[in-house]
Amino acid sequence: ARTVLDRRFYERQGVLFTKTYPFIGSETDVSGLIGRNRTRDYLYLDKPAADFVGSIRGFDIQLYAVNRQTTEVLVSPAITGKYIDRDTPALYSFGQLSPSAMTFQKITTPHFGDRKRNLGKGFDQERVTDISRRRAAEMCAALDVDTPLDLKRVAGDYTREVMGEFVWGRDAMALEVSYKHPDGHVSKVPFMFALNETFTGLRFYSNRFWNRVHFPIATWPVTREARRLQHNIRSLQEHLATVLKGGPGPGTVWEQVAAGNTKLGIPVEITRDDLLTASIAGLDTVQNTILATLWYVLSPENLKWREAIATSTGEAKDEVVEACVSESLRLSPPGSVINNMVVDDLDMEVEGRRYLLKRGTRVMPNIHALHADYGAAWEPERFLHIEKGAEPYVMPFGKGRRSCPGRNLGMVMAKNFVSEFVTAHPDAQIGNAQDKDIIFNNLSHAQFIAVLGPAAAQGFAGSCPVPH
Ligand code: HEM
Repeated sequence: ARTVLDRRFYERQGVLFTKTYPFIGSETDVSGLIGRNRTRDYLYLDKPAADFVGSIRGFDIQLYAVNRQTTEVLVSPAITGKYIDRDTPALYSFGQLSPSAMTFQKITTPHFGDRKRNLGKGFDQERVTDISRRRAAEMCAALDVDTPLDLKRVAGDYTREVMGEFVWGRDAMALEVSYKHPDGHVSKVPFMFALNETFTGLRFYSNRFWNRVHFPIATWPVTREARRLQHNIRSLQEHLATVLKGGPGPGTVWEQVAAGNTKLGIPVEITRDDLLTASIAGLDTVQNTILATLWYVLSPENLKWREAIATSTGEAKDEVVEACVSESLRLSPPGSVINNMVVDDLDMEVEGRRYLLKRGTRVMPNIHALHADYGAAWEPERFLHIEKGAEPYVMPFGKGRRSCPGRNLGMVMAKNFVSEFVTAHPDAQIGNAQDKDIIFNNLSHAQFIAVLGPAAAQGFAGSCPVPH
């Protein structure tokens, strides 16, 4: 009843709602999108001009800001952290791994700013550049040119190894933990592998229909998969409790964050959770950024961009690759739903139009809607040689006080892999171009088969070897 009344309350203020059903809200339509590798925020797309589009998520009203003016109000420092703050269903998903990590906490949580700063201090740009450049070069040189390549797996291995070494150091990332595999058997596997698999597993599990209708169901041990995930969460947390008693590797994010947090008397569980978040936040996001960019760059119609990357050097190369990655982040932002909630009744104004947002309403900028203003064509030139102030209005990393502290790291990692791959394999072809719904984001099942070497030069006529 509250949901229905709230919906009427917002409709009277001019908010347009997507189709919703009693009890299950908009989830039927969301399922249709997910089947086509799109995320829930595509729901707004056919709506006429508006400041907000509404939908029902769980038992809450969720309002999407779908234009720049409304977004600017929501992310302004006067509002973020005071009237609107983090309250995310992700807490029932991968948040089970690190519930006290900053990404699930409100800005008003004690030491929030200190923790974000300490993490920022650990994010040494030069170090991540060295690690990612070395690993990208090694991996791209070792790729098998005789058989079609599962690029999703390669990009996943790359991001996991780079993030593992960067956050924990080589020794700690290679330590083994007990891990329950999908077939139920338990064995010892490297820590970063168990972490990556559990993180991705939790995200996909929480995205099942009923877990989207009532988020806490995702944490109930009612299915074999839920029990397996819980087992692995416990195992990872116990492992880290022991690891954190030891000494951090020199130069690691672990060293910086532990030193800064300890000085402020921040409990070790919080340090553990912030480090866990730092280890996983750049896995699927960077993997999908790489896949989206390479898909566009290797598409035959974008040959000039592939040639520009392969033949340029130094700063010019960096600029071209950066433009290609930025444009791919515009069209395929990996995580496009920022989950915030109104924490105190908010009376706001967008160009003279007044809205009263009630406490408990979910509200967020719709990254896709903002990015879609620039059209559906992949055109990296829009990010090349732009004058200050004329940049496209994009926000794949969020905006304002809650925005992504790993933005530069993510860009460096993605750019180094794309650059290395295209330079080492300028003739690479896409092997599964005939597949439907190829869109890469954190919840996509799309595959990417690449063909290198002589088979690529002859044109690839085989079918996709990876089961869909
Ligand atoms: C291409 C890669 C990445 C993308 C697209 C991305 C995107 C995002 C987005 C959209 C948010 C939410 C921002 C908001 O609420 O306004 C976020 C938050 C966050 N990201 Fe990233 N991210 C990426 C890489 C990384 C990396 C590499 C790290 C760390 C190593 C990282 C750490 C975080 C953290 C800790 C937060 C939470 C910040 C807060 O709650 O205040 N991200 N990211």
